[in-house]
Amino acid sequence: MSTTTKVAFTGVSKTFPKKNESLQVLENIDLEVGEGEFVCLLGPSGCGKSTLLNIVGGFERPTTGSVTIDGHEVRETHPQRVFVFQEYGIFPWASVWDNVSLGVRHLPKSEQAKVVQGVIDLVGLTGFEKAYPMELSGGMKQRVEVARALAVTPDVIYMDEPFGALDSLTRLTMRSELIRIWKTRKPTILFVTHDVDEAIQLAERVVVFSARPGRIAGIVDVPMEHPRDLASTEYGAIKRELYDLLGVTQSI
Ligand SMILES: Nc1ncnc2c1ncn2[C@@H]1O[C@H](COP(=O)(O)OP(=O)(O)OP(=O)(O)O)[C@@H](O)[C@H]1O
Repeated sequence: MSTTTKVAFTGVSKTFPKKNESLQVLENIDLEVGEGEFVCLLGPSGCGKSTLLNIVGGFERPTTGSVTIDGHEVRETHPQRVFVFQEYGIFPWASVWDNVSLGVRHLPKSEQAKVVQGVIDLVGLTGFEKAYPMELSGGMKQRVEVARALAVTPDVIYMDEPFGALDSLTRLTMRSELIRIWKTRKPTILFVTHDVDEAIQLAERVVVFSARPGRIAGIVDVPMEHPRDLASTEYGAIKRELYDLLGVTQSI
């Protein structure tokens, strides 16, 4: 982890009201994320991963505890802290260029053009500026989504299973593309997944959550350089450690 703390969760718990009872989703989350760090949040379905992103993103308030970014408590959304979901977020009636430029319309035209072309080039969509989403593959649509997020020069990016709708080979390509982009821009990334391999391939640290109410079951470092060898002993050992923390058997 880098020495400067970017995001800090302190004693974060979240309970949703539910008819006559209540549903506790997160319990006492303490976590610090360094500036420019890539952290994966890994856990079973329903353990509160998306809720945690909604809290740090300013869409939900914690029931107890607090979240700070750069030392300031998060109370609302912020234009430079963006979410990337699955490809469904892009507008089908708008071209690649128009989808990507959505967040930078306030800039003067020439500056806007420079920013938009820069991120389109960065995500590998050069030449497709005028194309419409229906003309693009799933992976390309996801690149549009990433480009749109990058256009606002984000300092923190929240990614909620962004590659979940893609086939397994495209997912692998998108992961290595994301690493290339992250290394170029170095935003802080909080990436939610329930895919153990995805977490090991991407993260510098993997935060493992227990089943609901989500608690931190353990934090695992992935001290491997990119490109990572998926057949290495080190990769296998980290995978075993993560499965153990998740309480999942590895033989079927
Ligand atoms: N606004 C809300 N009101 C009430 N309950 C909610 C709300 N948001 C989430 N929940 C509940 O909180 C629990 C955790 O949901 P969340 O989406 O955070 O889990 P998750 O770990 O991201 O799951 P998945 O991996 O399946 O997306 C679920 O039981 C969900 O129904």
